[in-house]
Amino acid sequence: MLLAIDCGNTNTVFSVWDGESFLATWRIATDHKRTADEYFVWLSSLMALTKVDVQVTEAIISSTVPRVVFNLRVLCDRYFDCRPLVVGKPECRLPVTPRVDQGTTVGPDRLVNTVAGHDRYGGDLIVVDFGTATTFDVVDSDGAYVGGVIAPGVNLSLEALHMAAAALPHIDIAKPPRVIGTNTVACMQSGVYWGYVGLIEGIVREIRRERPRPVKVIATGGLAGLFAQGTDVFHSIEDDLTMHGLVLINAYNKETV
Ligand SMILES: Nc1ncnc2c1ncn2[C@@H]1O[C@H](COP(=O)(O)OP(=O)(O)O)[C@@H](O)[C@H]1O
Ligand SMILES: CC(C)(COP(=O)(O)O)[C@@H](O)C(=O)NCCC(=O)O
Ligand SMILES: [K+]
Repeated sequence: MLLAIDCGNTNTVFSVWDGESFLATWRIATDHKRTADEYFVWLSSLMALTKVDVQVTEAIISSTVPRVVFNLRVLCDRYFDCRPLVVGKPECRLPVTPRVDQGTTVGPDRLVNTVAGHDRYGGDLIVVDFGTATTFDVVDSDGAYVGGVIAPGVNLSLEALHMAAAALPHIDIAKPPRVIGTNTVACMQSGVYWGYVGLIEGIVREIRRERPRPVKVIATGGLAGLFAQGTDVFHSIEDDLTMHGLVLINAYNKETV
């Protein structure tokens, strides 16, 4: 079984793939100080709770936080006796090379989303991923990542309002029923929600103007569904896109050994 690890700046997600489906998915806050032993205590107790016998034999990691990779590697080596593939490292091959400025490092999550999006929808795509940052990954017809956009994440925008203005509380994102808020919380939610809908639609429109062919837009990440309620710009929402990409990249690297 494959242990696929998607480490974002906020959360780290572990999924077990048995060759046909994901048996389980677990989420933990990203913390670079967490040791391999701590990961394993947490993981093994969750594994014990699943009804199937989880036998990890291989692992793949995508991490937007370089510092956590060391401990995740130790976890795989010490407890699962395997050497993980790490997306973005030279030994991890991708089906199509990204076409970006020389010397640029593309976030591994974006490379993974590109592979997964192209597998499911073919070329000329924008993948929107709502994470700590909201990323727009532009995929060419041959499946290459050709660039994109990095915007402040939804929760980051809410947090910034709260941090910078003494009278603005910490609030959670929600879709307000009306644009005109009649209390502070509703006004803030409106600003971030409808402002974000405008950001998504505007960026997609401008990307389309720069592309030679029609482009499909797919969205992933926890908040994708919430924004789909406010715009019809998304062709579809793919909850497991990053995990699907990790499975594909792992298989590709085994095939091409
Ligand atoms: N389903 C959800 N509903 C509400 N908030 C969510 C959901 N999924 C994620 N979030 C929030 O979005 C932010 C980024 O989420 P996450 O996808 O974990 O980011 P990253 O991949 O960068 O770690 C976090 O603050 C998280 O609490
Ligand atoms: C843009 C990101 C911070 C998004 O990370 P996330 O929100 O998933 O934690 C990450 O993809 C990253 O660090 N990228 C490096 C720069 C680039 O992709 O161009
Ligand atoms: K992201």
